[in-house]
Amino acid sequence: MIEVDDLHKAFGKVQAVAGVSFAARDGEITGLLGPNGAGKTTTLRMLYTLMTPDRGSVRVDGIDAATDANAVRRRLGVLPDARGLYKRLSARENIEYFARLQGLDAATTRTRCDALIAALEMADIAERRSEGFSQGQRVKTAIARALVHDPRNIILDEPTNGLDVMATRAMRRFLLQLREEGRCVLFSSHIMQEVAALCDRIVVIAKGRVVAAGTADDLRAQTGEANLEEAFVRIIGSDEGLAA
Ligand SMILES: Nc1ncnc2c1ncn2[C@@H]1O[C@H](COP(=O)(O)OP(=O)(O)OP(=O)(O)O)[C@@H](O)[C@H]1O
Repeated sequence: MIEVDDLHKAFGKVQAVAGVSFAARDGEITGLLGPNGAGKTTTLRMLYTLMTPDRGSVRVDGIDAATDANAVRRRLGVLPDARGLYKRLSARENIEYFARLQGLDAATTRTRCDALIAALEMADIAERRSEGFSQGQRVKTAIARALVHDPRNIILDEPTNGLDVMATRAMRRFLLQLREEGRCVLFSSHIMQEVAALCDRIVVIAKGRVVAAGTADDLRAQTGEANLEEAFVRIIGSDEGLAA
């Protein structure tokens, strides 16, 4: 469970996040949807304790990020916007390295690595050095690395960015599997169709504020639009983010 209350963050004169509140529940996929520059990445960075909010609070499984950031980090698996792999290491070694950082013993590391390599269908690249990996291969490795310590809460910043149709479908299946396992899954996207296809709940963010939140049906009802695409256009006041 991730709870965010009244988050604010400014960079000089740019108010990137200006009062964002929402909750992402266990066993659900929550989508943070908004056009480019809406404040999604900045919100997520505050959630996973990379940035300190100017104001507001973040709680993960009831733990306040401001008072116990380490406990919050242990409960989170994060796919950040910068995927940054160690290019001299193989995919498996990248994952194992994170397992060691998380304090996992050798046997658990082996079991978790094998399970993630199978679940993400990356057996063919597991022993290859990650230098030269395609975008999809990099994302898979970064996700496996993020999940190696079996976190209950998973945050993914634009997980399908740069992926082809097949890889996007595989990613969706994987996120649904995480939901089936009862985890709390929160991801950001600027593509409405992406969010509509996957999410139990949608938090629409524009200009650093939450402008609507609820299920796809709620958003349609709130705007009086039968079509979610029209609802989204009405909510954010433009057709940005409707890339197919
Ligand atoms: N480190 C930074 N320094 C200065 N400005 C920043 C910084 N990070 C974000 N911003 C600004 O804050 C605003 C929100 O950016 P953010 O990256 O959070 O948006 P986003 O919704 O993730 O957008 P996108 O979909 O394009 O990734 C933008 O105007 C951006 O230029």
